[in-house]
Amino acid sequence: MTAIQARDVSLTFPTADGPVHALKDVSLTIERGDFVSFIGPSGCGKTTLLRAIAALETPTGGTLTVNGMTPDAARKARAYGYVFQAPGLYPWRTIAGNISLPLEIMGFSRAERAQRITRVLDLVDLTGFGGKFPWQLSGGMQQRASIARALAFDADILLMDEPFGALDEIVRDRLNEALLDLWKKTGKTIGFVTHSIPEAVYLSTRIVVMSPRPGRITRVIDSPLPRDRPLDIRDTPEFIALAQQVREGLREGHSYD
Ligand SMILES: Nc1ncnc2c1ncn2[C@@H]1O[C@H](COP(=O)(O)OP(=O)(O)OP(=O)(O)O)[C@@H](O)[C@H]1O
Repeated sequence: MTAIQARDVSLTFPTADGPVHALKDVSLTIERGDFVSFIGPSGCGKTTLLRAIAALETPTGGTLTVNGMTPDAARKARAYGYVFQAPGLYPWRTIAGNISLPLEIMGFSRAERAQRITRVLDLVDLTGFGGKFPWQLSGGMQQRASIARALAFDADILLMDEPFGALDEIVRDRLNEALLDLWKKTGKTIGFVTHSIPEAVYLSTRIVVMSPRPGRITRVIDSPLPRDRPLDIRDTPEFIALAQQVREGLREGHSYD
């Protein structure tokens, strides 16, 4: 069962300095329930690919389907939730109010909204914080609230653009564990952009290594790690070997001149 399929997807931005080939001939299949990380140096097109899947950019070549539909149809069918790098919560709304906003726009009843808010706050371990304002929460809690907001649509795909990039390592470790837990509980398909090799290896069932100029996929690594992953799996030889493969993939695709 395929969640996302890209076939020879290219995306070129016209700029004043000439065309920028953000993506070139990207082909990839993401099955339902996969946790796929996109890793690569700055400018390799990770965000552009995620945005194209979310119909926020339009490819200039190739085909892209999400749940068998065009990205635009999938967006209208609310096939995915999207988590941005910054939490982007409205400071004048409570956490529950922030989660509620898109549901209000979508026309959910007050009772349905309340039920969804309770469920997603529980999923991200923020039960009891719905009445707080964003500025009363730590950065990690704010990012969990933004994940709750994306989960409230109850879409089976979650797209996450470097959601933990701005957080310190201890908070990030905890959120990585929480995200894996959430993924196992919900069975969602997750597309996750990161710069961190350990984060990609710890979280993913597949790791997509990308390289810039033009942005393309250089390696797709299927993880042999079990789905149950305590944090100390990072000290095992299997984990270290996988991290080494990712590092080699990054090195292959990168010229340092
Ligand atoms: N709207 C745009 N107009 C012109 N060029 C763009 C636009 N968006 C992205 N690009 C260019 O496309 C390339 C890919 O950008 P993208 O943001 O997808 O990379 P990335 O791998 O996510 O980088 P980072 O890790 O720094 O976020 C870059 O060269 C970038 O400058």
